[in-house]
Amino acid sequence: MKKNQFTSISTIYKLTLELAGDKENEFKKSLIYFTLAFVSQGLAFGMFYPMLKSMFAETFILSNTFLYLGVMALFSVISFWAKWKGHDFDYTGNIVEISHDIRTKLGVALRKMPLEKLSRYKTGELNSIFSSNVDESVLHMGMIASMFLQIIIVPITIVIFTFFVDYRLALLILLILPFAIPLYNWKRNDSNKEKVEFNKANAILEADFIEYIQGLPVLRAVNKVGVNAQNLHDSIAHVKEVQKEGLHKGQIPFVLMGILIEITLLALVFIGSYFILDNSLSIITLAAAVIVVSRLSEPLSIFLGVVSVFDIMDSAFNRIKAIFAINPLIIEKPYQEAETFDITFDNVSFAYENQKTNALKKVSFSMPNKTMTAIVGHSGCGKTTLTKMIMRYSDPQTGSIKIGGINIKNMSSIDLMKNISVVFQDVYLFDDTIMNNIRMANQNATDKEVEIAAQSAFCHEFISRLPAGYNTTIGDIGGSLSGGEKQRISIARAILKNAPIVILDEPTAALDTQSEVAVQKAIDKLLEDKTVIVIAHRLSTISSADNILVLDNGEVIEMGTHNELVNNKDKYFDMWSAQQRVKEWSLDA
Ligand SMILES: Nc1ncnc2c1ncn2[C@@H]1O[C@H](COP(=O)(O)OP(=O)(O)OP(=O)(O)O)[C@@H](O)[C@H]1O
Repeated sequence: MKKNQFTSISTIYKLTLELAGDKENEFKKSLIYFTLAFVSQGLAFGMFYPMLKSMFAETFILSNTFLYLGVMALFSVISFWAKWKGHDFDYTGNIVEISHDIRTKLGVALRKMPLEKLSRYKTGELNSIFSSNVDESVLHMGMIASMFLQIIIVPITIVIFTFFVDYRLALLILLILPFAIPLYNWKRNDSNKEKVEFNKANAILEADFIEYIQGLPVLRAVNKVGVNAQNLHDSIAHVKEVQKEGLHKGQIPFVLMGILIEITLLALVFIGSYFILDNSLSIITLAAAVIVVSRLSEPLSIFLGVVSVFDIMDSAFNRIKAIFAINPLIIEKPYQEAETFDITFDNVSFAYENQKTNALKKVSFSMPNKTMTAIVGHSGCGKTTLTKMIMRYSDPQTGSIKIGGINIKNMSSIDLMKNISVVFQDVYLFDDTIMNNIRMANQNATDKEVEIAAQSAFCHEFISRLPAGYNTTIGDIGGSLSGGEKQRISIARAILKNAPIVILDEPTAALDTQSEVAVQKAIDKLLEDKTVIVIAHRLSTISSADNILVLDNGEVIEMGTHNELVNNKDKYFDMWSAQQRVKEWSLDA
């Protein structure tokens, strides 16, 4: 939508219909009721002219006055009834269902969103879209429709009525009312910017808050609680500034709109008096016109209020639509499933979005079924990126990745991921029982099968010592599990999943020697008969790998077995020698 322009009824109509989705027909019905309500309201105001005229006629006829009063009352009753029916849309649960539908669709969109795109959103940002932005988009949709119809229909009906009574007064109103439009545009310009700014500021605040809470233990440990809270302080202060500025700027058009209504009335009285002196207008008609025009103050003040509501909805819905607009990765035809589990990278180049340099450059290699390939290289050379590509984190810009001879683009995400187990350095355990945390790898597994997997991962013993054994919840004891224990639970998951391909992101790197031995035993069990790809920092852990890839700035610069690479006396040999020297120094010390 273009900024700085009058938000037309069609813009608001389109936005609300888009939001209504399946409830479009119910929503249109409520609009018809509102139209009827405001036409009736305008007609009821218009009845002031004949009613006052009959009251002050030379020959006063009570029945005539009552007739006009009765018609006025009838229009008012119709207006109240139609408004009531119009608001049915809000009160019969439609709004709740629309919010629910949007949240469900957001859930589906997130599930299908390429992980690369997902990783661009901060948790707090997504949280604010799921909760507040959905409410802000939907909760006011009934109200905005009725407000907008009111500000359009009531003044139009009043002007038409006034034309029949005295066209000069109607022209006068018509001359002054359009001044409301620049005020509206002014308010809209500021309001739109403010709402977009506010939503952004709010999302940053939520993200910073979540990050601060998550990082609090680390910050406390390094005694930097106050220093690192600076981001949070800044985002809280920014929200305050945006709100303050919005309130300040928003006030001026409101004050001017009040002045405009006063000017209309004064002009009416001034010019009307001139017509009375001229004998071309009766005092009664002018009095009726003043009463009727003073009734315009309500729709005119709503006129500006509607801007803020519309901008809240518009800005919130745009943030939701941005998520809907992200295309899921396409599964290309023919859909296929892998039957063997060798992996081939053929000339794969990949750059992260908005990055100038490629994280992977023309990477080609093959991993035969049930072999182990290790990836080594300095920090940032592309090791994690390479493993993420096997899970179709994103599609490479060039080249292809195949499992069992089938391009992973031809596999559904479920078919692809059922073949892959991943063990990361950072283990995420859900706030559920240990039993369920392991079982999530295979929902059909029995308790016994979970236990067997836990035994194979060498974690049965410590789980049995917990207060409720396998039924202990992570929330209760999460903090008391050691890194090695958490790691073994994640390996038990992988063992239970029993996928033919295993990706390991050096899970023992952060562990002490005792935990490392236990985790290594668990890993050996997990890797039996699997195609394994392992990221390794300590070369001693992968010297038995069938193939070792040495990456440098996204390129494979060496490839071979440990012995071959050592004999090559190149980059791998340098890394190996450096690590050997460090080992010797530590033994000497
Ligand atoms: N989500 C991302 N967006 C943009 N660039 C990224 C993203 N993730 C990684 N990179 C960049 O891609 C390059 C390769 O990163 P990658 O994480 O694959 O390296 P790595 O070898 O696994 O590093 P480490 O050993 O430190 O984990 C780096 O330059 C990194 O900054």
